[in-house]
Amino acid sequence: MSEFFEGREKTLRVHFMMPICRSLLDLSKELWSELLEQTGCTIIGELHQHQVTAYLLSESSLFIWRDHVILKTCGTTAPLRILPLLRRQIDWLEGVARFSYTNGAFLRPHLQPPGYRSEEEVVLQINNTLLGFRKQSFTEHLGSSVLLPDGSLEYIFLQPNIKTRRARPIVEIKFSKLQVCGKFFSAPDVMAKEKMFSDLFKEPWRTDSFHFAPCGFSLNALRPEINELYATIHVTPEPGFSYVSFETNYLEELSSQIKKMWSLFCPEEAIITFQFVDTFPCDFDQYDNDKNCDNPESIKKHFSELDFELRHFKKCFVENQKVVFYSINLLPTNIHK
Ligand SMILES: C[S@@+](CC[C@H](N)C(=O)[O-])C[C@H]1O[C@@H](n2cnc3c(N)ncnc32)[C@H](O)[C@@H]1O
Repeated sequence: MSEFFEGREKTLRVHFMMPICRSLLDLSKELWSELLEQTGCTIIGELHQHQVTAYLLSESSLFIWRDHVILKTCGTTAPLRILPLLRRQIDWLEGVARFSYTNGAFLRPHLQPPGYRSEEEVVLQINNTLLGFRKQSFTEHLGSSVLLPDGSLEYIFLQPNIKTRRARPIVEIKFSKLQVCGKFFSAPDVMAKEKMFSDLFKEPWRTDSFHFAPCGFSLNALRPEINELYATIHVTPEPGFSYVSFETNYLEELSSQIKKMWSLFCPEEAIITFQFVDTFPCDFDQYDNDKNCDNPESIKKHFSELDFELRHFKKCFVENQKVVFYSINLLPTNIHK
């Protein structure tokens, strides 16, 4: 078997408080490279639009908007290190308005760096990280963690009394135990591999992708018509620890994308998670005619053509604020219909 690689990610999402005249997009690629190096990643690709930059990393992705970032890293990286470094480098960052961090359900947690191996270590690290910011009083919010059905832990911290922009719902799809790993290894048919993925992101999506040797694939995608929209996909195809993650805030094509991904990867296990942070219930209205987000049946309706069976449904409020998760395990047998 190939040397073990931890595909399951750590994901950091941070909305900063900062003067309106400032933008994280003005920070140079060199600075981001320096900061990322400390977390264990290098930049291997980039995609720019007017209000968003997407860096493809040796270990996953970094998306940057004016006042927020999403950093998704896999392997044995240490993404939380980026926050105190940013704090030190950029004197106009006033604080953190909204912070969430997911520690993946690692297959081999003991291989992770210190601070990422257990719930206790992660909570301690987040606490130290956030206390580095001025005007913060997050301490009382520690412990707002959500255990997702795949075993990953999501920590959410919202700064009380700070209004942040409403965000679109985020969807994450995680596939594991892929039944068709071979076709994702290096092979002469790179064009065929490119096509597999380009079918997932037709125009107007703009994409930036990378094939690792001898295997592994990463892709970032942006849509020019709305700067907020993004998608990212990462593939670890090695048998024994195969894993695919897909994340987007563009739900309009989701059922067809899930279908295509299913036929590409044939996973034995799949989980889909919807994250609504300060979107509940307004932004969901466009996806839900009867405006009933509390009901798993109403979520299922949006993906009715997939005909999946709901095995698990979890809705959580964090600190009585507007954070809602829906986690759904998909059953492979039904999706092939
Ligand atoms: C594409 S990356 C991203 C993994 C991702 N988090 C996922 O969802 O699977 C990991 C894959 O690339 C492969 N790979 C090859 N060279 C690599 C490198 N220098 N850094 C990271 N991954 C590499 C790994 O073995 C693995 O199959």
